[in-house]
This record gives sequence, C-alpha cells and structure tokens, in this order.
Amino acid sequence: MTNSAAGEGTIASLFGDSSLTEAERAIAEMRAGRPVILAQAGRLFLVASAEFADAGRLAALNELTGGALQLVLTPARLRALGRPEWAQPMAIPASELASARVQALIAQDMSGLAGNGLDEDLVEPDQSAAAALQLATLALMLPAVLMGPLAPAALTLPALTVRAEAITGFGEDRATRVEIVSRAPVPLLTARNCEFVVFRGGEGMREQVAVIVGTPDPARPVLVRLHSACLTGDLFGSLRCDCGDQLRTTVASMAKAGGGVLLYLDQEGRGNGIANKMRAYRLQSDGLDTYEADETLGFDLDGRRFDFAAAMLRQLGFERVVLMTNNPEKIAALTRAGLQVSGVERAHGRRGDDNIRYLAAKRDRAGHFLDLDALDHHAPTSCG
Ligand SMILES: Nc1nc2c(ncn2[C@@H]2O[C@H](COP(=O)(O)OP(=O)(O)OP(=O)(O)O)[C@@H](O)[C@H]2O)c(=O)[nH]1
Ligand SMILES: [Zn+2]
Repeated sequence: MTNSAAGEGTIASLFGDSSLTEAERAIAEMRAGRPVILAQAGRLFLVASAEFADAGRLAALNELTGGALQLVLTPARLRALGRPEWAQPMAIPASELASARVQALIAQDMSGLAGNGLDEDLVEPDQSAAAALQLATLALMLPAVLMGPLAPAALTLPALTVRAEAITGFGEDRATRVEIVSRAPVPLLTARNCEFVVFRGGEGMREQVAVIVGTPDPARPVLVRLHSACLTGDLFGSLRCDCGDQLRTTVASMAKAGGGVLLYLDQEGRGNGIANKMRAYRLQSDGLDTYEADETLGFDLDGRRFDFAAAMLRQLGFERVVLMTNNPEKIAALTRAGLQVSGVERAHGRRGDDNIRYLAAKRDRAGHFLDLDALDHHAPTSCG
C-alpha cells in the first residue's frame, strides 16, 4: 500500500500528489501526440512534440500561438549542427520555420543536416523551453519541441494544462518512489533458484524487475548488476553491443557464487527508448559513433539515473554491494544514493567487428573500464 500524507480512506489518498498527477498526465498527452499547455509565472505556452509536425499541424500550431511558434532544440542537438556555443536550449523563430532546411529539421531528417551546419538565426526560446524539452524526453520522444505563447483566442482549447514546475520537479519527486507489486520463483537455464520481484514506480511509472539469484546474504556485500534493458542484445543476440553476453554471464556468475541480485531496468537505449535507439542505430550505419548519434538526436551523453535502483536494493534489504559493471557512473550513482559499493567486478561481453566501435566509444567517451584486447571474440557465424 502506498503512503499518503492525507492518510488512508480520504479522497486525497486516491489521487495522490497533484504535481505528480499533472506531470504523468502531460507525459501521456505528449506520447499521444497531442499538444499541451505549459503554465509558468502566469504565462501560458502551447507545446507540441516536433515528431508529429506535418505542414498542416505546423500551420495550426502557428495560428494558436499568434504566429510566434518556435522550434526549440537542445544544446546537444545544436552542437551536432555545428553550433557548440550554446549551453542552453535555443530556438529557431517562426520566420524561419518555412525554410526547407528547417522543415527538414522538424521532420527530423538527421541525415541531411548532421554535419551540414545550421545557418539560421537562433533566438532565446520561450520561458518554459527547458520544461518543454524535459517533457518530450520523459515521454521518450525526440527532444525537440514546437512551442509558442498561447494566443488569447486559443484559451478554450481542449488541451491539458500543466505547470512547468510539475515537469521540472517530476524526476526528483518520482524517481525513487518504487514499490513491490508482485514476486514469484522463475527457474533459469543458468540459475535454477531465482526469484523475480517486480517493482512499479520511478520516472514514468514503469515496471522494474529485480532477479534474486540463489540466496544472497544481506549481512555480506552482495553481487549486484544494474542492467539497462536492451531488446536487441538481450533477447535477439544483436552483435552491435555487448548486453546479451553481460546479462547471461553476470547471472551465471551470481549462481556460481551462491547468490546475487540483477536489476533489469526499463531503460532501453540508455533511457532514450527503443524508437530513439533505432534512430541512433540508423545514424551509426551512416558512420557516427554511439554518442555522436545520440547527440545528433538531441540527447546528452547518458541520461540514465540509477537512484531508483538503489531504492530497489534497499527495499530488498541490501545495503552493501559488489557491483558487476564497467561503467563508473553506476558506481558513483549507487554511492551517491548511500549504498556501500565494497567492490567492483568487470562485466565482460565479447567483441567482434560489429561492436568494436561501440565498445571503444564507451571506453573513450564515457570512461568505461574496458580492455578490448582482453575480451573474447564472437565465434564466426555459420550463416547470414
Ligand atoms: N542510445 C543508445 N543506446 C544504446 C546504444 N547501444 C546500446 N544502447 C543501450 O545502452 C544500454 C547499455 O546498458 P548497460 O549494459 O546496463 O550499461 P553500460 O552503460 O554499458 O554499463 P555496464 O554494462 O554495466 O558496464 C542499454 O540500455 C542499451 O539498449 C546506442 O547506440 N544508442
Ligand atoms: Zn545492447
């Protein structure tokens, strides 16, 4: 049962914190492609994901914002377009929205623009631009929005209104609130004695799974892996990354050691979602590395947070861990969250022609501890 300041049995306990409710509803609207109204300091702005903007929608949005519609881009996207001087979001003004180049940007035609530079004038975006971009990111959309001040005639729109503070505070408020909703034993090929514990909550109210392997002893540091979901690697054995290997070898090591906990985190594509990961893969086929591709889409180096993973471990009774990872940020995040990381074990995958660039980029750009020469090679495939 969740706790509520209003107590059980009251109406407030049914609806919970109004800021959270507001933000969660706005995320759902954004995912469905409907514009929302952002309210900040007494001003109202209409905001829509740039993903859905065809010519008709663009014209309608421009009308509803009194001809003051802007395309707002993140600093990461601006860097990728050759404008590294901006550390904050900047906007392309309404007057430029009709240009073919900007139309391509709105249509998210990365291929034509990456590396070509952006010559258009940039202007300071509307006051709520950062919250608008955050909303798009929380909704797993591309971080690019169309927005402008709501024209007085548009005040009767059937759009959801959300306060900018509800969005900007959402991550902090929501992220570490997770609760166990179900659990059951699931025997695995590599580890017969496993229990799957399903949590719900965190950013986006997703389901997060803890796999308790064997019988880890909470009185001693416990082997732990935080594993971000990777549909392609974990399930299909994609050769582009090392995730599937890491998933299976860490579970096997835990079983061999007598116990451990693997957290399977709903953070596909480093938290950007599977759609954005495939966009990034497309750009990688055109020659970019994994981080350059994310930057071209508008994402920073790595947007994942792991504080809710610490909350999951705590609820399971584990405070001291030996972390199986090559990623220094995972160690730092658990330590920041107050867990004791008593040791680190490397999580080895295999290397091959298809993932060597990915592994090297993780080592060189994100500081992962990876000795590529020490990794096993993928065996040659028999077909395909
Ligand atoms: N955005 C994006 N995500 C990717 C790409 N390739 C793999 N991923 C995702 O990267 C994440 C990798 O997760 P993990 O293996 O837990 O993390 P890691 O940061 O590599 O750290 P360790 O494996 O613990 O060393 C998964 O969510 C993958 O889906 C890519 O090219 N772009
Ligand atoms: Zn992967």
